[in-house]
Amino acid sequence: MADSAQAQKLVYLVTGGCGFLGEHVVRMLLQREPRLHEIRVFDLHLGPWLEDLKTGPVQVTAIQGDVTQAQEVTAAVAGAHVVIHTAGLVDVFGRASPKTIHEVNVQGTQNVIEACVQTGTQFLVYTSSMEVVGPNTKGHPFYRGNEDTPYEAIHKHPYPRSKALAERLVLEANGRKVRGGLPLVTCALRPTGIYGEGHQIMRDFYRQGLRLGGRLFRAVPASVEHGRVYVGNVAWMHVLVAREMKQRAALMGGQVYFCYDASPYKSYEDFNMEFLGPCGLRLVGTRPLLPYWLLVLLAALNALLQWLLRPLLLYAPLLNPYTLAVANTTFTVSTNKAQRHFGYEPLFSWEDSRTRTILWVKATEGSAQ
Ligand SMILES: NC(=O)C1=CN([C@@H]2O[C@H](COP(=O)(O)OP(=O)(O)OC[C@H]3O[C@@H](n4cnc5c(N)ncnc54)[C@H](O)[C@@H]3O)[C@@H](O)[C@H]2O)C=CC1
Ligand SMILES: C[C@H](CCCC(C)(C)O)[C@H]1CC[C@H]2[C@@H]3[C@H](O)CC4=CC(=O)CC[C@]4(C)[C@H]3CC[C@]12C
Repeated sequence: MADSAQAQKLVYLVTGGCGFLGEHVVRMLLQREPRLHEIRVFDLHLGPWLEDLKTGPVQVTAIQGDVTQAQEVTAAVAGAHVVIHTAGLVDVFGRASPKTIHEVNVQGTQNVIEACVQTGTQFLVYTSSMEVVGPNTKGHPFYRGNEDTPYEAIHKHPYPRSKALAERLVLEANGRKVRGGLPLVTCALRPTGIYGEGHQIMRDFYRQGLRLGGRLFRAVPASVEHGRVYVGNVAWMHVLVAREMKQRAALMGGQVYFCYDASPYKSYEDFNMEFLGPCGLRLVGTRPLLPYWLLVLLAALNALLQWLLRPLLLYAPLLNPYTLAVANTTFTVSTNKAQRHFGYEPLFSWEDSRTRTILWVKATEGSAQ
């Protein structure tokens, strides 16, 4: 990418560029990639905020498209130097069918790879997930693990299964010859639970707390650690990988990197309280209010209701057997692979990440205080 003719004229494509993470990647590229000439934002649903970006020096091209449609993907990829593929169906609540999840996450990713090969795009960054590793269905803890930590990954749920398959496709495509004969260079980034401005589930918890008179009820023991990473740092990692992967293709090609920063190790609920607490919510109970067996029963009941009601309506509560298992199993990472391979340091400190997220939660609905 440092070729003199192309040095100032990079074209990036961000699939899923209007999603929670995708929007941060787009904005980060505009702020932190000085060689950017054009950024193509490809998404099923385009956000109105894109219009405001079109007045800047970088050409922002909005493309309404579907990753499951190979010809739409190929048209969007043609002429791009780098593809950052964040588009995906993030569904662990049973809103979409397993078939649709597979089509978007696996076939969509295959379409992106083939488009790179056909059109001669050499660099592909894929947003994978911690979920390709675990937690597994046996509830084994993954405690401060890294990219090389052995772990029995067992995927039964459609979402992690699709992410694992897609990640494998991306990694196996590394080294394939693209049009023109150069090798494709691919990397996969595995965020843990992402939080920050635009995080829908955080908003849902906040609204739920407001409805319950400013209270949330502890469901998960405080001792279960759940890995979290700030969206701005995840976006920054994507930008850095894209920037560095040409110079360090031999080292980085075909590699996976967990996304990490200085966010503290806490349970899912205690971590959320770092933001929801200052917005006036209180987490009731030092231990889970309901015994685990009862939660398992309620989760199973929700799954049954979802199945029974499906012909009539979509019933997709936060609690189901899968989300309960994920929230109840320790999964945290401790690694410096991204720092060693491409010089990553978090752009946002924990204090910044926390403050930004609190301000966003407060701005969404007004505070409960
Ligand atoms: N939210 C999280 O905690 C984590 C997310 N990830 C991954 O990060 C990526 C982004 O996730 P989020 O931003 O959280 O989700 P999101 O749902 O906010 O964003 C996904 C975007 O992809 C778009 N999209 C969905 N289907 C599409 C299709 N067929 N064609 C084109 N665009 C399509 C959506 O319209 C949306 O804008 C996903 O690949 C997800 O698997 C990984 C780890 C954690
Ligand atoms: C919704 C869950 C919390 C509610 C649990 C209850 C009902 C017992 O209070 C969330 C707990 C953990 C979350 C997942 C985790 O952060 C890892 C993820 C990675 C992804 O790639 C996509 C999102 C997710 C699966 C995330 C989804 C929500 C939780 C299950």
